[in-house]
Amino acid sequence: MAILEASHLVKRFGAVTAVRDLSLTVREGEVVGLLGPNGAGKSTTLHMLLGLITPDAGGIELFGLELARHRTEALSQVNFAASYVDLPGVLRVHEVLDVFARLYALRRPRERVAEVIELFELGAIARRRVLGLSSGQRTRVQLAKALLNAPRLLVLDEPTANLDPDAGDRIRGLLSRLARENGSAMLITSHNMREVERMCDRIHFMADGLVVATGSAEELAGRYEAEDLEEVFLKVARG
Ligand SMILES: Nc1ncnc2c1ncn2[C@@H]1O[C@H](COP(=O)(O)OP(=O)(O)OP(=O)(O)O)[C@@H](O)[C@H]1O
Repeated sequence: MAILEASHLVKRFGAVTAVRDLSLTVREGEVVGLLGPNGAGKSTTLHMLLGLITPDAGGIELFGLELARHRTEALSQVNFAASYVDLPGVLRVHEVLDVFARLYALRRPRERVAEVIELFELGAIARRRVLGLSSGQRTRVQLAKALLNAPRLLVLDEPTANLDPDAGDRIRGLLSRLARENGSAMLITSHNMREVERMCDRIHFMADGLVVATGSAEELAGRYEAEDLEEVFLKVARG
């Protein structure tokens, strides 16, 4: 079943067409990568899929519901994390999670907050203010917040940007485990090709506002006669 179906999306910012005629799907339980060079239109695409900005043309269906007409219901089953979205710095980690648990109107907010604190090993920093956390710790808090409502679709914009290799590796392992155990679908942007090879079942390659290639890392490597995804990326990006 398609968790997400976007068809023929267009988004312009003045004279710039950031996304032109973009279609993509994410199926149940799938981890899908959205790749492409800087300025290809990845973040703009994610922001349309999350209802943060409105497409100039095209349609978005989440769980079979048209986003434009069933916004609240569709988005209640989605969550998002990105390194560029700040958390309220003066709050303590557990307070941030409490606030979001209530915003999401969870039925058992306290229990769920305790669960994600354990899942992301946040116990030792739960009483610390967000302001003083390292970027790796902040990423874990961001992801814990994004998992609070047990989303059927988790959208991650460069989830491991700013992380050292060890922290990045731990987060990738945790996300892969979550996808396997919970069956939640994920849509991920990343500039780390090894990360995408490791995590993603399928990849949509974007260039200049369009999806120019779709397939698994192996399929794409075969199609582009490339050693690996890094080489595919260079071939796609350089036309
Ligand atoms: N709010 C905006 N106003 C004007 N132009 C914008 C806006 N948002 C994005 N753009 C432009 O749209 C194009 C696509 O940007 P977008 O951020 O979606 O690319 P991206 O693929 O996410 O890039 P990166 O890999 O650098 O994050 C770029 O040319 C960008 O300058």
